[in-house]
Amino acid sequence: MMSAPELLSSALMAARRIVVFPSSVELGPVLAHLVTSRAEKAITSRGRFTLGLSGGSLVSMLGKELLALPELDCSKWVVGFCDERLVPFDDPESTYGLYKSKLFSKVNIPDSGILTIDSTLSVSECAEDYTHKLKEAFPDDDFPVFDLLLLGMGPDGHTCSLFPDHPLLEETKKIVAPISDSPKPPPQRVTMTFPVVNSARCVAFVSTGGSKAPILKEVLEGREGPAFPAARVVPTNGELFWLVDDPAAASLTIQVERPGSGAKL
Ligand SMILES: O=C1O[C@H](COP(=O)(O)O)[C@@H](O)[C@H](O)[C@H]1O
Repeated sequence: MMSAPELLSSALMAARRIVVFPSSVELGPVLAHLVTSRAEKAITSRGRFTLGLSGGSLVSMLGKELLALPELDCSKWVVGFCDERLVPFDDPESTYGLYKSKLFSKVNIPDSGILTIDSTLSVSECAEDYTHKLKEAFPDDDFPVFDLLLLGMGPDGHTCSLFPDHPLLEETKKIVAPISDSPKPPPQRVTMTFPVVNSARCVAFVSTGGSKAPILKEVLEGREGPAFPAARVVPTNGELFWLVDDPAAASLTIQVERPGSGAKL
């Protein structure tokens, strides 16, 4: 018979879908469909679609795949950022700057629908300012409930700007936190906290490339001791997807889904 923690863990695993594609070529369109299908559902139910974006490798893939859709209407989208690096918008490390050039400037998201993180402020003021913007955008929620959060994972298992063994992993009250000692440059960042990430209606990790294989195995198949940040993403009432390619999934031994072409999630 399974113990209570084992039962809980197996229930959580059941809610998690690990979907493996041969490469980003097949993964990309399914990601775009996940975004538009959750957008349609959210707009039908609540009149708007709230999307949280991550930086890194996701930016180019998302820009390319969304722009390839024939009739993308983002007029009812509200877009926030899962984290941001405190650098000028024209710095190649700026997540906002990259999305602006690769996506925002080419689609019809209203300016008022982009919850920009003001990187000209000090890191603590910046976190306060973004907290204020999120509270205004989600007045009814203790922790903002995004319709969809798109996350990446670094080779150390970090997600958002939540890094292994950092005190921010234990944050339970703030919705946004400043970080001044990020082990991955640039050192100053702001990040959503786990209570926000785990409040989302749907969370999708996108992880591609062989460099992610060792950490993906650790995160998805478990290890003794404190869980990696990415492994702590377990939405309380939401869906959790891991969209990965074959090189990233190379070391996995757990059961995964391998959808055929034209798959929809
Ligand atoms: O620093 C960051 O890294 C993670 C992972 O990026 P990836 O390039 O390895 O996919 C990203 O999700 C996060 O937004 C970013 O600030």
